[in-house]
Amino acid sequence: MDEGKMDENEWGYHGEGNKSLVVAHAQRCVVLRFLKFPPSRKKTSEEIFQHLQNIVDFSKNVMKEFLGENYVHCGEVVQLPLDFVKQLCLKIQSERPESRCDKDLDTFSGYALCLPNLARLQTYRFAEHRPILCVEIKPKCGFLPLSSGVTHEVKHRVCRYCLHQHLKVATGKWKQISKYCPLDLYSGNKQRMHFALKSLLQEAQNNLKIFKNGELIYGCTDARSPVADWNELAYHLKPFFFPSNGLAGGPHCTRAVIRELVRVITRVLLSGSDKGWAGALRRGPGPRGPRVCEASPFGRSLHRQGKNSPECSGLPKGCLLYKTLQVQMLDLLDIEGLYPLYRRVERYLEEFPEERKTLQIDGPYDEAFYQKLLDLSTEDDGTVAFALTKVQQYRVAMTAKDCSIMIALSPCLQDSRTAARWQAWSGSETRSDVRRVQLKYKKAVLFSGGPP
Ligand SMILES: O=P(O)(O)O[C@@H]1[C@@H](OP(=O)(O)O)[C@H](OP(=O)(O)O)[C@H](O)[C@H](OP(=O)(O)O)[C@H]1OP(=O)(O)O
Ligand SMILES: Nc1ncnc2c1ncn2[C@@H]1O[C@H](COP(=O)(O)OP(=O)(O)OP(=O)(O)O)[C@@H](O)[C@H]1O
Repeated sequence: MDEGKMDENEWGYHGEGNKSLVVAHAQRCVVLRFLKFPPSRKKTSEEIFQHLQNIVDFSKNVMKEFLGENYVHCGEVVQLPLDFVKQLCLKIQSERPESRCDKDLDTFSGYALCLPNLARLQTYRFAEHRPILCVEIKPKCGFLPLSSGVTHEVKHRVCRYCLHQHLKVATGKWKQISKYCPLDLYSGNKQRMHFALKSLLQEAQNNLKIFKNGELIYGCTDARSPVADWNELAYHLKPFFFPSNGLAGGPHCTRAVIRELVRVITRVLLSGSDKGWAGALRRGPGPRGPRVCEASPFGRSLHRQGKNSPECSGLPKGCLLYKTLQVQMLDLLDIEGLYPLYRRVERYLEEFPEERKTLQIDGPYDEAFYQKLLDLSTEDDGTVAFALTKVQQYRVAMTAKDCSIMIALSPCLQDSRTAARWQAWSGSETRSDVRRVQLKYKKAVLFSGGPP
């Protein structure tokens, strides 16, 4: 990218979350990710540069190590002409959902992250201009806390996502409670995973988006979004899955297309053999305790059938969901068990503020930082070192609990390797290849945002 010659007309609004706003280049497969702040929060250019560099280092030296080379895209910090950023900000303002406008794009520093556009990434094995479908899932936390430090008994029975649903509907953030439960998705049981994905398709909230050739075709921005229409989605997807079998429109076609989509996503989520710490981690037979959330309709039906402890998790060890779950489970203590340790670190830093740097509280997120995270001991010896390790592991776990998995699908030519089989683009039945499963990471700087 030639940062010297930037034209705002070549970029368009792509999406945003709570902390950043993303614009995509119209032709090239790149995006720019800008930080956002409340209007009153003034940060210096140097602070913003450091924040972005920390995100890159955290992705490179921590998340990549945990999840494996192929799944994490770190990007790079770029400096852009201020005039370009200001014009871009004006250009996209009208496309931003109202609920996100409490924060403004950073137009003062000129710094942003440049990343591959994971919604339309092409790889060498695919001809240019091949259609691309991208499914983005934010699965959230996939286990119930086991820690004895948990004081609210319900947290051992109902997962955080499902508990949160009640709050979100009560506060008007979303219109209705979703039937999606992360524990179903992470179960590794195909039937439960299908149920979870169908539930996400019914009530996408901020947990599911679908892009076609980089354009958002399914998902909601806030509670005012129009009701998601499966017929419209099926219309977009039919050429990917059933290009020439003559299925007309109508409910039968819609159901068939949705079923196929769910089947393919499940297959992708269960595939993968990329190496990474979490894949190699040995923790005995897997999580103990209940693996079903009582709030999930699927969980309740298992309960009615007297199957409280379904089969062991069927997640294959190498698959991305397995690895993500292992990293999430670095949170061994739950926030209730963690908080006293956080306070121990905080008190120490109040007394010895100069130690902040030596302890790598705000980075650098380098090899030494990563090595400390590998100590999984739970024996509290009362030291600041122990407390800090648990706090840093919690931060990594939080990143994995809030990450999105971006799955790009594209029909391909006959290929002896890998993946899902469906009616291919050309019309004859050939193999289609799932190209990549992508993760994007957010939480790089936690201490700057207050207590975890
Ligand atoms: O706490 P949660 O589980 O509600 O997660 C927050 C997300 O809410 P969700 O429940 O997914 O709608 C929240 O997402 P939304 O703004 O609700 O789309 C953010 O992802 C937030 O991350 P950050 O602190 O801004 O970096 C997330 O906060 P963290 O807890 O990951 O810091
Ligand atoms: N590299 C990328 N390629 C394509 N789309 C992306 C990329 N990075 C982010 N996006 C899109 O932009 C949206 C917002 O980005 P992101 O989730 O990183 O924001 P955030 O503010 O950090 O999120 P949160 O609300 O979880 O804190 C994502 O949901 C995704 O659709």
